[in-house]
Amino acid sequence: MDWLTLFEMQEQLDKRIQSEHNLTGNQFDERLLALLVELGELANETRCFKFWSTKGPSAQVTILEEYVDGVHFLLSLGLSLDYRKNAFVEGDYYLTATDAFLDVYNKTNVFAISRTEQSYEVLIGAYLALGATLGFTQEMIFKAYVAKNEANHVRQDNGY
Ligand SMILES: O=c1ccn([C@H]2C[C@H](O)[C@@H](COP(=O)(O)OP(=O)(O)OP(=O)(O)O)O2)c(=O)[nH]1
Repeated sequence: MDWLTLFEMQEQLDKRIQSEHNLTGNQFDERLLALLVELGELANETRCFKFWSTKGPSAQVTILEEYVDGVHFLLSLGLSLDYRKNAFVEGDYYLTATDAFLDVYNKTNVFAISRTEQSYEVLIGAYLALGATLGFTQEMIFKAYVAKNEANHVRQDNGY
């Protein structure tokens, strides 16, 4: 995965949103909360934890769209701390999607408190392993990110 391209695209989008919404500062806390919300939305689409229901998950394309919203906020958080890297190591394989979500939530909180580059890399690694658990290759993730980044620009064009 070409991470430097992803960071570059995210930086352009974030700068544009900051300028169009007259924002100062780096919105670290808001981006963090947005990531946690996106994780919840993603888990809801997978329905992996809904042992009380027989209804199946959303289509893979819908789940992938939610997944790349999280990639946006992860990149944004890295940029706000100047943690830009060209490679990340995928974390260990998870047995279930529920295990994966709980671990990503924990690693998000560790990162939120420590804000170290190491905790950021561990979090990205866990998010990639979550993606693999959900059946996404890095190529699928990259393509879906590029498409949603473009959609986010179109939204700004239309005064979102
Ligand atoms: O500074 C920012 C702010 C937002 N985004 C992106 C991330 C994500 O891809 C999208 C926000 O998520 P979503 O598409 O779910 O937007 P929403 O406003 O929550 O949508 P809805 O009201 O339809 O749920 O905007 C950024 O990349 N940078």
